[in-house]
Amino acid sequence: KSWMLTDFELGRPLGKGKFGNVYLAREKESHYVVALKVLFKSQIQDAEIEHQVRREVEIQCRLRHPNILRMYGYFHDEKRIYLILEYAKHGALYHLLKQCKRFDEKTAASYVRDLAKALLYCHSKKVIHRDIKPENLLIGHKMELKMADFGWSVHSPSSRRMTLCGTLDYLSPEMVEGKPHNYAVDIWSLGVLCYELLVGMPPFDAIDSHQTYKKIRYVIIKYPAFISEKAKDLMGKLLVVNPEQRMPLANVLQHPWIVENAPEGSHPPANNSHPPAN
Ligand SMILES: O=C(Cc1cc(-c2ccc3c(-c4nc5ccccc5[nH]4)n[nH]c3c2)n[nH]1)Nc1cccc(F)c1
Repeated sequence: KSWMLTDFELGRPLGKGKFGNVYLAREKESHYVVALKVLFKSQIQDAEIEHQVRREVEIQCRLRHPNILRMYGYFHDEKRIYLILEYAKHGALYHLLKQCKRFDEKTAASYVRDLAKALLYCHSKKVIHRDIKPENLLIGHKMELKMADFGWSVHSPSSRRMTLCGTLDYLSPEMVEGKPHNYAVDIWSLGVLCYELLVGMPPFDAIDSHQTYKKIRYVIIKYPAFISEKAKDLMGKLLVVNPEQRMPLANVLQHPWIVENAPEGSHPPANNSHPPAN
């Protein structure tokens, strides 16, 4: 089936990106609700990222996993490329986190479990470095996490400290040192995400990027008193400088902190936005 713009009724913008915006849309025949991402060919050509967009489309169309945002298809007219993406009812994890400052252990563990599953699937398909950070993680109607690869697009308003290539907070030591990176960078980023969900800010946050670099390279982390021993144990096994020594994703799913806080099939309640009691 080849789609065209008139097959859809457009709704409100869901996010404004660098290369185009994402709109709520409904397919006229089935009334199926999607997120329609509009990319401008001129901007893609000027930025010489046609190959990247093509690669993204090929990868996204091949990936089928409950914790990875689906791409149903794409089409184009003379000025724009349209991506038909899955609509995530609760939006970006970044906004949910900002709303409630930090998550309780069960909520955080549920999102870490979902992301570990998505990454395990990506790695099995030889897909790495899916640019993990709360801005790129969406939440579906069952409060399940869905990884979307925004790659180059910046979602406004993003008050994140942006360097020229985006926030450094999630980069692994080997990446900040410009060394070749492999799938183990995703395991590092999983550790960074776990910390940010529990504390409300990333572990290597600093006043400027040089300080952040240093903290990343020497893994300088402070765990607040309210972080449990088991959570610290897991993060300590993910945030390891040597990529080979990071805990394999399969082991993450068996870690006591995950097993005890995010048993199979459990998801956060939809209205959950209350920080822990203390
Ligand atoms: O750009 C993206 C990923 C992407 C996903 C999205 C995106 C943004 C927002 C949403 C939403 C959504 N739901 C919301 C609910 C409340 C508030 C905001 C919401 N946004 N659902 N699905 C989305 C999808 N933007 N960009 N992939 C991409 C880019 C180029 C080529 C390619 F093959 C893929």
